[in-house]
Amino acid sequence: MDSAVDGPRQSSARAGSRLCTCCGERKAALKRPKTLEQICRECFYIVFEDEIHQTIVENNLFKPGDRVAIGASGGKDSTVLAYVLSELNRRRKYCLDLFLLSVDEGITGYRDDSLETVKRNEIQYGLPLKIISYKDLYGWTMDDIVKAIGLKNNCTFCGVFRRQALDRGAALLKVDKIVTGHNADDIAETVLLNILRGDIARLSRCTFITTGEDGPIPRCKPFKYTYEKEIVIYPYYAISHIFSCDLMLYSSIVCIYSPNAYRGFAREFIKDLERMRPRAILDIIKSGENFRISTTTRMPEQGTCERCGYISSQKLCKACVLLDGLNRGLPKLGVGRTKGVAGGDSDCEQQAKRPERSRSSLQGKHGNIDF
Ligand SMILES: Nc1ncnc2c1ncn2[C@@H]1O[C@H](COP(=O)(O)OP(=O)(O)OP(=O)(O)O)[C@@H](O)[C@H]1O
Repeated sequence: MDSAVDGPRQSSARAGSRLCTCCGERKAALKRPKTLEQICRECFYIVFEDEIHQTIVENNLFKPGDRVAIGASGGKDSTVLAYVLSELNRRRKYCLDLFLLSVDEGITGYRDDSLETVKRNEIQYGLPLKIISYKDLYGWTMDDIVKAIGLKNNCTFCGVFRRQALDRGAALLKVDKIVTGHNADDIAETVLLNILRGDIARLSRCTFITTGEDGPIPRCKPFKYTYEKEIVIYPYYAISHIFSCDLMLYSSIVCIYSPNAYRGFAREFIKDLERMRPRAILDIIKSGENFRISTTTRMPEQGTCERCGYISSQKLCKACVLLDGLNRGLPKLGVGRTKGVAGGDSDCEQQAKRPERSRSSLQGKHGNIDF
């Protein structure tokens, strides 16, 4: 019997007449992707949420009264996160003030579509929604940026700008924490990528469940140990709940500008390992957690950007360097391998100068640049 990855219907059929290993009473409906246990619908629903609750409690992710922004992209992970967190908040009495925070990168045909999901979630879960856009923050949409730089390095802009945009949105909402839908697969993939790139600074912190505690707004990942496959099937097994159908309506459109082939290989490699041994994902995370950085390795020193005040290990933060390049008609400035963690780069080709765009509001203090 395979795990539930082919879809709930097939796996239910295969689960056949065995009893649930959890309750021992009901018929097993699926094989849990994470543990390969045969389990019934009801128990899957319960263990899925219980494990997330345990992760939250054991890692002291929140305290009563915290204002928490859920980074809501409209994709599967953050849509399920918004639902589960609002349910746990209600049932387990976390006493949190929850908000949805979305960044509109300005990608026509992608983000505009997924933001519709977030707007539905705002109504369904009764959570206030704040949308913050690259256009307003930086004067550029990702559509504009791709026109300027092409499809090769656009993900660098998007990643750097999004980290900062989330911090700025969170500051506007005056929240104490941001939570994101990064799941166990994402984290294992990032461990592997940081090893492959020899990025020791990121390797040392990419498995932290909470990051940015030295900055103004910490971020945490309640799905750190949650498998992507279980997030995908959870809405199908979320029994007798009025939102379960809506939960399946998350946007599954893939970003039109993200070929990101290297990450794609790492992802495929992890999926292959998982097929052979589901624990592989948890073991990669565990290995990442146990890496110890040699005391002789030079680590970047955290400071703040001279221009905008955002946390940075260089004089200017990466977002300011990238924005400078865009505004000066040199979009490749600051893209690529940098000394330390963020900084200058030499591979920019000389391009025709463009008139400087209005230097958008990169002022004020913002949070961490770590994700
Ligand atoms: N545009 C955005 N606005 C707000 N939060 C975002 C946005 N993009 C990503 N995030 C946050 O970062 C997490 C990881 O994003 P990533 O782009 O890796 O997508 P993903 O793994 O497909 O997640 P999802 O299924 O939620 O889109 C998301 O779950 C979400 O919490």
